[in-house]
Amino acid sequence: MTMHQQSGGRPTEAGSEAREERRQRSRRDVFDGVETTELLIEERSQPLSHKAGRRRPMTYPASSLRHLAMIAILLLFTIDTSVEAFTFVKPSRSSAVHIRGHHGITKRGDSIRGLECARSGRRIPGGTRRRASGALAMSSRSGPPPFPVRITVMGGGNFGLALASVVAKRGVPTTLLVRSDDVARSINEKHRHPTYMSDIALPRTVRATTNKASALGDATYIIHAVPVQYTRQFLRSVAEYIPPNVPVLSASKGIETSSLGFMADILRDCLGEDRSYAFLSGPSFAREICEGVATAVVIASEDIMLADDLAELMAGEDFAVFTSRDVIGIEVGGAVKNVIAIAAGMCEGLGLGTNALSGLVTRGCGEMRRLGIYLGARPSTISGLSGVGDTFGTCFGPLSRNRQFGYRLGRGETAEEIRASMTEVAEGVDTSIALVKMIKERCKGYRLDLKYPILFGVAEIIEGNMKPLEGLKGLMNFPTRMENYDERA
Ligand SMILES: NC(=O)c1ccc[n+]([C@@H]2O[C@H](COP(=O)([O-])OP(=O)(O)OC[C@H]3O[C@@H](n4cnc5c(N)ncnc54)[C@H](O)[C@@H]3O)[C@@H](O)[C@H]2O)c1
Ligand SMILES: O=P(O)(O)OC[C@H](O)CO
Repeated sequence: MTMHQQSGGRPTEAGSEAREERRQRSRRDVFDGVETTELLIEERSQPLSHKAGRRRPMTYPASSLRHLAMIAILLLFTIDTSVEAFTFVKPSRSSAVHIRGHHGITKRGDSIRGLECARSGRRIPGGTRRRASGALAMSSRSGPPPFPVRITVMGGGNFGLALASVVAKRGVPTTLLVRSDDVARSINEKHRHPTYMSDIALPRTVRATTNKASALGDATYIIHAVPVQYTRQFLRSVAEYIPPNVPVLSASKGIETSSLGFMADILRDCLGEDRSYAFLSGPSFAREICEGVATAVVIASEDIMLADDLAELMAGEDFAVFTSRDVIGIEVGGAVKNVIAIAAGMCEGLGLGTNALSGLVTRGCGEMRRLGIYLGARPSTISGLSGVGDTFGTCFGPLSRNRQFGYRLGRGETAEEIRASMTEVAEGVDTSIALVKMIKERCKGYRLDLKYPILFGVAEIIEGNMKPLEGLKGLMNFPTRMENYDERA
């Protein structure tokens, strides 16, 4: 019951003060959609004539409804889904060349940011209120002087370019470590990659080099965007140049075929256990990011301060960043969605309809959920941006390489033929084989092939043991069973 209802619709003095206080608070932070909405609802539930002491029927002018609808859309990008401790970071309107954090500079566990959160009242995971204030506010906070941020992005493919653009647009000195002098020259002189998204101009402040020592030696954060299957070999070649304690943010999605490990495992193997790692995932096509199309991602880390720092650093007007502690959930979603996208592409290649596609993708998400829960992920991470969200983007959007790979399989080409003609990586292909091996190795249970029919079926088709149509018939002829993925495999 609201305060007005308690007082029979007549506002009390205390109620007016409380409302005024709330109004001021919500004006201070226009991005706090929850409070703004609460305020509007409260105001709308107030008789319009309360100042005159008379009650009039409540009215909802069309403009107010439009306003509410706009706020609801904003909420999609701003609400703190407290169940998973996701936190939207308000885009800063200034460039961020400095950020205060403990990574690489002060010792691990420094409580500066915790204190700042407490002071600024922002919500920290776990429920306490805090407010993301953006780079300008960050650099004007009291406390020890901030340190200059320099980012190095490893991997000059589509996603490396996209993430370099994101941070460079925020005013952060950004170096792209590439493998070829020609690519470096093209980026430095023409501000374009010669082959990947060559129609898109990169921010002029992105500098490219092939020199590992100069690129990595003074980086304060490193972003890794090298495809999973090349990662181990690549990291071995650069490990000696990466200073201790510098955190690494991985943006690669998949499972390594040789070790059956996720990116978190490979990074720890190659760059050590002591460093902090974070993982970026979610529906985020490189081209759309470079074109400035609104994108929402999640950054997960066991070290939530690192996730917070990176989110503050990267969030911008067209790039929303949520945070999470659920690294395994993020990694399972990122790996499995590419395999589901291959299945979705096959479905389209076979000329099947929307019913089949929707059923397949939904059942695929169920397999993702079953595996995620088994490996320790939170179910709500699987239903979030990095799980179901990325699956939607990859299965239904036109840009996905994995979906295109599946489409060509459905049209009758073999995996080898498609691979040979592709210049970009479809991570789901190798990950599909690795996933099945990993499930057999790590998930104890009877008839795992029946518990993960789509994941097992895609691997069989990629390996050439089954045709796409046979795989689909197999799925349709499954024995009747519960629509339930909640139990452990
Ligand atoms: N492209 C996207 O839209 C997108 C979005 C989100 C995540 N990702 C993920 O980012 C990661 C990188 O994908 P991408 O799209 O940038 O790749 P890409 O297909 O655009 O480019 C391939 C990359 O692999 C590198 N490469 C090729 N052979 C190599 C080798 N032997 N050693 C080291 N590097 C080698 C190339 O230099 C290039 O950087 C993948 O895990 C992908 O799933 C991509
Ligand atoms: O083009 P894909 O299939 O590798 O997908 C790219 C991204 O993972 C989409 O979020």
